[in-house]
Amino acid sequence: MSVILSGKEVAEALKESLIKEVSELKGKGYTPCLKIVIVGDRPDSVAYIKGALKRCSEIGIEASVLELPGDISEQEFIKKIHELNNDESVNGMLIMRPLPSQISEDRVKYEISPEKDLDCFSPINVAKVMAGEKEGFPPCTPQAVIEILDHFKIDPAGKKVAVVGRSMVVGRPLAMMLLQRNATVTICHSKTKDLAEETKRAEILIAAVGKAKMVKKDMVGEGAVVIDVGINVDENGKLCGDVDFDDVKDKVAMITPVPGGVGSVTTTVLAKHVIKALKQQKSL
Ligand SMILES: NC(=O)C1=CN([C@@H]2O[C@H](COP(=O)(O)OP(=O)(O)OC[C@H]3O[C@@H](n4cnc5c(N)ncnc54)[C@H](OP(=O)(O)O)[C@@H]3O)[C@@H](O)[C@H]2O)C=CC1
Ligand SMILES: Nc1nc(=O)c2c([nH]1)NC[C@@H]1CN(c3ccc(C(=O)N[C@@H](CCC(=O)O)C(=O)O)cc3)C=[N+]21
Repeated sequence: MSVILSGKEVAEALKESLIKEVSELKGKGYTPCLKIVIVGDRPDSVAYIKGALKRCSEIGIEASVLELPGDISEQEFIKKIHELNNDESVNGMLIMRPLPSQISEDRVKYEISPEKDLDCFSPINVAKVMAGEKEGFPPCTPQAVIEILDHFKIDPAGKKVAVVGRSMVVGRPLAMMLLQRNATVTICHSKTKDLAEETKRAEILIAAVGKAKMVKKDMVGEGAVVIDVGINVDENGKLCGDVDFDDVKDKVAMITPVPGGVGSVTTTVLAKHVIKALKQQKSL
């Protein structure tokens, strides 16, 4: 049986330090404020928002949701983003993705103010992640993976790391962040030939695919560290990852569970980013 890397444990430790920071800020008359923007009602976004609101309230962050109709025009949507950019009381925004098809992410990503962009939507923040700069906002989920590795003292430097998935929310920025930490990174995707061969070689395997229990025993190396980013629903309606936990658990050295893994850290990182944004905006 492998070691379970509990995201809950990481989230709790992080939460304690954030609670302290917020109470210090409140003592100085500042309350961090988050606005979540959702267009329509995608169930994965709704699930995330529920967790994020709960986490923010536990930490003392003011958080609310701007719900926009699923058929809102791109122009109207941009107007709302500009309003939030100019709203002094809002320190940070999370725009739920994907946006509906009438709104082009490639056009609207330029509209959010980079100082308020907590989940790396703005190309300015993407560039900062690429360059390995510290003061931007990397996306919350990849940052949650880094927090887990740091907490359990797993240093990716010099290691062979495979990231399966190349989305702009998870796989691609995560690969850059691991490269910044001196890992040797292989990025795999749906066109990768012989995926199992690539993933088996990895000392650290990260799955961010969105396919329930896709990673099986024959795809992991003996003694590997497995980080499962996936949040899926299995045939019984239960939350599960991209990795078949029961199948691989006796072959790998360490593994994150789902639920209770990366997902539980993501919302805490979001809260951390709200605080960071307030501090940068007020030069605290
Ligand atoms: N834990 C958390 O807090 C969060 C979890 N998630 C979860 O992480 C997972 C990934 O999310 P996201 O990145 O947004 O998903 P996307 O659907 O945007 O990207 C999926 C990636 O996986 C690749 N892929 C799909 N099928 C295969 C396959 N058979 N073999 C190899 N690669 C494949 C795709 O390749 P290609 O580019 O070629 O299409 C793509 O790059 C989901 O389960 C999502 O729910 C997401 C955000 C936060
Ligand atoms: N800009 C943007 N960034 C995202 O990160 C993003 C997004 N849009 N759109 C939707 C997807 C999906 N996603 C989820 C994260 C956590 C849970 C989740 O269930 N979290 C549980 C914990 C789950 C666990 O314990 O593993 C919780 O927070 O309590 C679900 C879904 C984020 N996404």
